[in-house]
Amino acid sequence: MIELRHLEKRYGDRPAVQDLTVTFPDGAITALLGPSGCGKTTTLRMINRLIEPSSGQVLLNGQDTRSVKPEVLRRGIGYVIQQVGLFPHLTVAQNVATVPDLLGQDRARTARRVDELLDLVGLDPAEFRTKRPAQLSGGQAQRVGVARALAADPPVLLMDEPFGALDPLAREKLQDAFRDIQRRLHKTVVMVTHDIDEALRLGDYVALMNAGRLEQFGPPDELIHAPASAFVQAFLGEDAALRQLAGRRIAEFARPGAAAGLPQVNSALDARSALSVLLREGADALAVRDGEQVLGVVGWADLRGAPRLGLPGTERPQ
Ligand SMILES: Nc1ncnc2c1ncn2[C@@H]1O[C@H](COP(=O)(O)OP(=O)(O)OP(=O)(O)O)[C@@H](O)[C@H]1O
Repeated sequence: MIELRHLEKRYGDRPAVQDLTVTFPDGAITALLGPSGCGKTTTLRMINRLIEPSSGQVLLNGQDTRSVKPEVLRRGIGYVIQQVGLFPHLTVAQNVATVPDLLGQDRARTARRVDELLDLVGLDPAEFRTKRPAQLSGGQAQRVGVARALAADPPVLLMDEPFGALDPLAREKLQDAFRDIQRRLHKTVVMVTHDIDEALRLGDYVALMNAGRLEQFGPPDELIHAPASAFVQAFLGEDAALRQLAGRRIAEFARPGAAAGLPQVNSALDARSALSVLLREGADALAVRDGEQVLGVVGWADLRGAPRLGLPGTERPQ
């Protein structure tokens, strides 16, 4: 758990972050969202002490981070940035192994771990292990960056616009891959983004900032359906609810129910397309199917609320 208490950063007498009090829950992705210059990156970097706060506290599992040496602190905190920062003269495997090597971990174990991680981020180890960063596409390099940040198995992962430099298709693929990774690893993730769709798609929680201050913290549907201010409402936009649906699989909304006679949709379909099917068919509900098996049903009301996540593989952390 990462607790920020009255956190402030001033440059001269200009505040970049002001009186920020918020808790980022364990095992969940919190998207730090807001317009350019609102203090997102400054906030993120105060967590791993790349930037020292002017005042206030950062508590990591209850411990004030000021009482921990920055280099020790950072061993427990993975960090992924937009321009990956891979070492050009090292191979992919050596890049991923940077931190385990620094920590003097057993070589054979590290080599196995590198392969596991490459696999996890969707890169075939046999093909990519020996490549150099210059031989990778932007998306592949970003995957290596994520693998590297996970190499020391840190409980906390800070990500600053991790998918920002990618074209939309590559970004979406990597977002999906990251969501799948997180389902298995349950890291405590804080991810800076100015992309509303990305925040709604990946965030279990969204912390929306404006001019150095927190406007609202909560699950995406809370910000959408109960905006705390006119700013939140305006920032997310009128079609935020629809856009959130576009980033979610319909399986996440399914609940047990009688499926006989209902139009059927595939569980991998995005929820917005499923809504179109509901409209087109003039039905009250849909049956969500995975192959031959019916997973559950989804009605109008289900799509208005938060994903139910009652089905295996779609849990959201508490
Ligand atoms: N080293 C610095 N010296 C002076 N001002 C700074 C410094 N770093 C950041 N700022 C200012 O602090 C404010 C917050 O910057 P920050 O980078 O945290 O914003 P951001 O929300 O991450 O923006 P973006 O989305 O554009 O990256 C901005 O007004 C910025 O100009």
